[in-house]
Amino acid sequence: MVTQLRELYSLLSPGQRRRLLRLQGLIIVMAFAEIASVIAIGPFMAVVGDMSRLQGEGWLAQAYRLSGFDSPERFLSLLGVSVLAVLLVAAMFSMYTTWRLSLYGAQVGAELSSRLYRYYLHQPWLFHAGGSSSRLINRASQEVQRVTNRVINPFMQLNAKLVMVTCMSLTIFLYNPVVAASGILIFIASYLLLYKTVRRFLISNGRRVSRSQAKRFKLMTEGFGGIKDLLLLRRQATFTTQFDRASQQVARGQGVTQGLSEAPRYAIEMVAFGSVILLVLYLLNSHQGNLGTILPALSIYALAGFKMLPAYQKMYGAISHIRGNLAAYESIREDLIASQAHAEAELVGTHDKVLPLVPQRSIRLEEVHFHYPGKRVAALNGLNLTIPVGARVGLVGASGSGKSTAVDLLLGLIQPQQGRILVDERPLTEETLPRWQACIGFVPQHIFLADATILENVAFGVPREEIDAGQVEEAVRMAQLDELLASLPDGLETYVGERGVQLSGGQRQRIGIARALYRNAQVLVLDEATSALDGITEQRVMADIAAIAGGKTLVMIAHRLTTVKDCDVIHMVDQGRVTDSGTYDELVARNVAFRMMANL
Ligand SMILES: Nc1ncnc2c1ncn2[C@@H]1O[C@H](COP(=O)(O)OP(=O)(O)OP(=O)(O)O)[C@@H](O)[C@H]1O
Repeated sequence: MVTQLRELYSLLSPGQRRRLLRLQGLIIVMAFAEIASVIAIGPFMAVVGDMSRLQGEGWLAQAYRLSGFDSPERFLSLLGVSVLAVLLVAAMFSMYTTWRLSLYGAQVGAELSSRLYRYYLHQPWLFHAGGSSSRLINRASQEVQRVTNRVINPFMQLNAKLVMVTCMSLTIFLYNPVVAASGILIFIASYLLLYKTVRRFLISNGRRVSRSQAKRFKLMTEGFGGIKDLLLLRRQATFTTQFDRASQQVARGQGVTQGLSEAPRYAIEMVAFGSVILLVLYLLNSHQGNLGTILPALSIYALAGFKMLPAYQKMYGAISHIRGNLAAYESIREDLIASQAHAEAELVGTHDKVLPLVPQRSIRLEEVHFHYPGKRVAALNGLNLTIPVGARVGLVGASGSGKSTAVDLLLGLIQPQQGRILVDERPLTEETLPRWQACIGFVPQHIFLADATILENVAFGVPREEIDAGQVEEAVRMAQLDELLASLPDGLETYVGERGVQLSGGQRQRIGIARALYRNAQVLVLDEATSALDGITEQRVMADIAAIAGGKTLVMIAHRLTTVKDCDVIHMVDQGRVTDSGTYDELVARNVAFRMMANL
């Protein structure tokens, strides 16, 4: 547990560590304030137990004379008020420190969550293509929250109470070593015994909660993502049953950890009462039954116990929570470590601010090989492809032949494991990649639409105040969306619903096309972009794309050969390489496979 906490500390940013150090100072001052409030009760009780202390030579008698009060009772009232004042200052200080501690924990949690989100958003395409988004969402939200509320916050409490208990123990130890040592030993031994008993259980419980939590997120993402199929197939029960089970496991796990951290309080209260009785008997015995002389010591011990007992309980509770939820930290540990290195590195700048690398002659994929991790067969196997600038290039081939992978390479989303991508015969490098990407417009097969307006979806990712409405209108017109917009009362300001549920497949695709056009890209890449459009709309959209593409380079993947009929060159892709290239008519004339694809 200590190792993980130290590691978590090392993951804090320098600013967070500085704040922690300042808080540590506050914690120490708080401990002294608490001690002062405990000690302050002593003189008051001494006078209550024996008024004659105000006569003679003791320091209380001197203070009485200096105060100028004419009766011991009024001096006693002054003492009482002073004790209360010290208690009040200590309580206010403790409240302030506790508030700062909670705020600190919450801030660290929020920063960790932002760090993970930023890190995930900057990961390459393969990271996302190979993983599941629900897992990332779960980690950046739920698991970070668990780490915040059940590891960092309890640790801050533990830290504060530990300092207080240590200082308080030292003080009462100086007051009477035998009594203090026995009391402290009794409490520590009781808590240690309890902790040892439940430790293993807390660990396995924490892991179970992590697993069930991840499962819940997966079920939510899959359930809502595939809602249409679920409704039609009426398979909701499969999901709800699993969700119920996972929720029960999370609830049970968290409840058990909570219970195990609270339950010992009652056992320890018994120990405390027993100890008080023992203490009274011991003091009476050692002071020959004189209640007046034991009253100050008894009050100090009682008040110290009154402060320390909840502190012990808090410490035990904090340790149980940390132990029971360290699994959440373990599940995000690697990403947090990686995100720290990432946070220190300079983040990739937005493409909107770089000078686009506009090709003048050609774009070429030369002998490229690409193998997805964990796959037996390579997706691309020495693929050669030349895209002359200003040409319309079609990519056709059976499903799984490698067309989308070739396009991903062209877009710079993945890098070839062998071979090169050349823009005007110059290989793409890490420096030129952002500039190359800035001149490409991409329309994917499945267009993601945010739960925002059409305007914001066309200018996806551009801050609202920076959107060029004129450019959006132009893009929308070119993508043949003006008819749809005219039928909507709010026009460009119409909300499309999450993932564009309020639009037809064709309308969604046209928004995707408008999005690519908004960037005024010089190279347009369309991956099955018009597959959801009906024949007539497709022809209109393609004619428009052809018109606006005048001078632009166009690369399109299509299953329907009519889409690529007018291309200057069509490349046939099979098993990760180009097997034939030519115009539509040339391929129809000489290639049997192409003829079959064209249903001729
Ligand atoms: N993210 C991925 N992880 C692992 N393998 C993948 C991934 N994406 C594609 N593949 C594999 O790479 C091969 C080529 O896939 P690719 O998507 O490039 O084909 P495609 O020609 O575009 O197919 P389609 O026309 O069906 O879209 C396939 O065998 C596929 O299973």
